[in-house]
Amino acid sequence: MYLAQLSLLNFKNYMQADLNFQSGVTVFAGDNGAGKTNLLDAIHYLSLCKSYFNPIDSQQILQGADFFMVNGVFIKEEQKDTVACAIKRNQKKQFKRNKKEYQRLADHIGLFPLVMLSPYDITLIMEGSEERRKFVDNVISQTDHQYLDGLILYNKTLLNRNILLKTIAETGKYDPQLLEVFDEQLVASGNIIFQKRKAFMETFTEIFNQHYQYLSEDAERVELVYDSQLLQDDFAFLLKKSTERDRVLERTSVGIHKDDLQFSIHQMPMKKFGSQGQQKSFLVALKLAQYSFLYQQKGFKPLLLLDDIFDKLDEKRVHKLMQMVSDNNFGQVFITDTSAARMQDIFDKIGVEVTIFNVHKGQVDGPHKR
Ligand SMILES: Nc1ncnc2c1ncn2[C@@H]1O[C@H](COP(=O)(O)OP(=O)(O)OP(=O)(O)O)[C@@H](O)[C@H]1O
Repeated sequence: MYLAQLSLLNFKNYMQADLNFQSGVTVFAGDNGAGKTNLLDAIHYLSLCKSYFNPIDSQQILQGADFFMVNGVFIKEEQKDTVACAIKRNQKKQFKRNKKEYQRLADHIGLFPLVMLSPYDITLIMEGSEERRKFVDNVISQTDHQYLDGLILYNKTLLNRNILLKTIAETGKYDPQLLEVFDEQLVASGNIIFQKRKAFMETFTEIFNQHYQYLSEDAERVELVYDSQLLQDDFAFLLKKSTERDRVLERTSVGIHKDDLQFSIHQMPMKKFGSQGQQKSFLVALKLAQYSFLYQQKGFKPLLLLDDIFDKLDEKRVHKLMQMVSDNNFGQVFITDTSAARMQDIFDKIGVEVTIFNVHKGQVDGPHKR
């Protein structure tokens, strides 16, 4: 599967852009702030119906305009699919495939799988557990619709249970049966998510380890561990046990919304003990594992978007990474970098042909085949 065309109208710093791509490696090169990452984000919209960086759609509209449009053409085997996303200020997002509008955006997720790696991903290591859950959810959702539906249901029920806990605290009126209704719903969807996360992590961890070892040439030992309260005990039992505490806290204190991933290096937390290069390598391995997992599950190659990834990686690791992504196991890869010459040099050494687009203040010049 690959993206053959991309058209932008009023998207971030682009008034208009029309680009044609081929499978293989494509580079967007240009100065800081030129709009390279914005091109990757437009591609992210086509695949996952949203920005990778900013959840507020209207903020992606070119300043001064009142709508944006991103259109793309994907080629999968012999099939050609057009995908169109339009955002107007204060209006519902319009998302179409082959001119037919989706009623549920969730139905689009997974059709054109994609993996993005960007400097922003450091939040996965540095920030709270929510970022890491989002990562897991993103990967599984692209391969399993039941998971996404279960997650949506769980989050809705959780919200309602928390509202009820607040109302109980405010009014002093406690109806245990009403709470039990929410508990049952929460346990049903929560258990499905838990089982799927657990199974996913078993496969994923192994793939992750292989990628990290390859990248670092076994230089260090890292670990990725799934952490959930539900690994200790049955969810229904835990929820019942925490009723009194939840009433005091006015929110639900147990469940899969507390799950986390632990990242460690030589058995110490990656956040505190990993060097910047080791942290970056960890993130690269995580995303390459995501790629391999999606490929395994889907049976075709996802898009790989590498945003500004050379910072902090030593030359050896950069070389290994580029060699890896340009071999046959990867399909279409988009890379951004400030230097076209550096990219050219790296790919010349590997002996791989790349297509380079030069980006300058919201204008794209190319393709230049090298
Ligand atoms: N809604 C918007 N309207 C107009 N311009 C925008 C909008 N959103 C972002 N921009 C502009 O887009 C530019 C950033 O583009 P982008 O992040 O793609 O740069 P980049 O080429 O990847 O740079 P770097 O090398 O620094 O990562 C900034 O100049 C920013 O002001």
